[in-house]
Amino acid sequence: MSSVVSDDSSSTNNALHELANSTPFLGVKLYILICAFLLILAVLLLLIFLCIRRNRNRNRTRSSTLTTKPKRLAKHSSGTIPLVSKEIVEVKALDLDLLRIGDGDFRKEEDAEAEEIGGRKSSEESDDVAVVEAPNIGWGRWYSLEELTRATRGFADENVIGEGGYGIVYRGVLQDGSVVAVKNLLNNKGQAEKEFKVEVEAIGKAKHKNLVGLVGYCADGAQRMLVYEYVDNGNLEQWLHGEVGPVSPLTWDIRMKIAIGTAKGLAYLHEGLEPKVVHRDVKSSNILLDKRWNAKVSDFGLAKLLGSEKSYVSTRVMGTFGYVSPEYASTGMLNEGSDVYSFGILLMEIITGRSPIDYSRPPAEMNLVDWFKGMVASRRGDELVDPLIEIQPNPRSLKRALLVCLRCIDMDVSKRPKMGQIVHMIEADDFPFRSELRPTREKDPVPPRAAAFSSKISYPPKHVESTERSRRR
Ligand SMILES: Nc1ncnc2c1ncn2[C@@H]1O[C@H](COP(=O)(O)OP(=O)(O)OP(=O)(O)O)[C@@H](O)[C@H]1O
Repeated sequence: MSSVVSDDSSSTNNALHELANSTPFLGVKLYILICAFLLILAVLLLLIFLCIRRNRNRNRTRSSTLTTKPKRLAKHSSGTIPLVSKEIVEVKALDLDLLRIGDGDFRKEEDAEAEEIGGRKSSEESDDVAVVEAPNIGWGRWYSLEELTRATRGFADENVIGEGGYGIVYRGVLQDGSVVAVKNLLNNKGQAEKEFKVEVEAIGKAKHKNLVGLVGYCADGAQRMLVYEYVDNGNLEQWLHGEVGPVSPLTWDIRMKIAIGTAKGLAYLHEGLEPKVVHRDVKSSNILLDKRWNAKVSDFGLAKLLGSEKSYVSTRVMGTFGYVSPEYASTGMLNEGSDVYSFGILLMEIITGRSPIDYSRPPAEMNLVDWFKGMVASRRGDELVDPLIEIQPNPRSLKRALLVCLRCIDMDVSKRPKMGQIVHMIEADDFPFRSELRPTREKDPVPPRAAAFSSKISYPPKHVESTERSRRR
């Protein structure tokens, strides 16, 4: 027994001795090496544990951002520094799904429109929706209400640029000195939210020199504001129909430059984006001009998105009296061809200086389309030119423009040219206009297409609401 005890104690002594021995590793004692190894292992395990915990937390935050961000925005838009970065980063796949307007979203929009007709939600309900949807924006900059209040000097009257159906537009100067236009959307029973969402979805990420750039937004409680690049030379309507004296500053060449710029902006919406954007409210007051007469298409509040798999979307008829295409007015079926029609009317307006509907004129001239076609048919195209244009256009250029007008308003929407083609048609020098403009028979003064048009359409389409009325309803 005692020999067993003495064996045990001697082996323990041996082990301790071994531990106390120096190792070949820098002469460090074995027990120190073991302790160091255990310490490193413990530290590694701790690090792995911390990493796992951090990742788990990050995932949790990411998935909750989609629903909590709106509240954050609303909370911090009172002017304090936002928790989230003001620069909204590139849209991630998840956000894109939420932004994309495909079939489902169209249905959602149509439902929303049906709701509007059948009885609107209370504004409180709409605001709730807004809180969930506003932050699914994947572009631009978020502005606090305080920032925009400062920029517009408290939304002062002297900074008002204009007022549309959806709100008042102010000129503002941001802290960095950049000039912007701030549209303060009327909180008209959820309409502000709708316009806000539509504009943001339609042009938030679109960038083109002939589209007014949307640089950011503000969402504070029920308040919605859109911040645009400032365009410093008024709108086309003011230049065409305002008091400009006996000679219009808009020469023929300037007018064609404006027409081409507008066509390029619309071509980008129709042909350069997926889903394509149908503007739905192409008209002279929505064409802004800079000091060099560059045209910038604005006001996307009525825009609709159209996926490539769809040839049209059916929707409630909206737009502005005189510009809405007949097929859309009568069926509610909308595609980019409707914008082409409106562009045709706009081009007529640019050429003639006349409004699409002008009740102050003799009955035969009240309707621009009818008067225009009659004049072309009777070969009096040169009399169509705005008398305020001092230097007459060269006949080739005029004929080209007249032909583009007629083609844009073709009754058959599929025969209307695409906006991209229109750009080339107006620009091209060798456009084959002669034979197409000439009436086919002497006896028949109205070109076949024009004749078909005038026999089928009655203007104004009775059930088309004017923008102002329909928007403010
Ligand atoms: N980015 C901008 N820069 C300069 N002026 C602007 C800008 N955006 C709008 N405006 C001016 O503000 C006015 C109101 O614009 P808004 O788009 O709200 O309405 P509208 O197009 O005139 O009318 P509606 O919306 O009823 O069709 C316009 O006359 C336009 O000249």
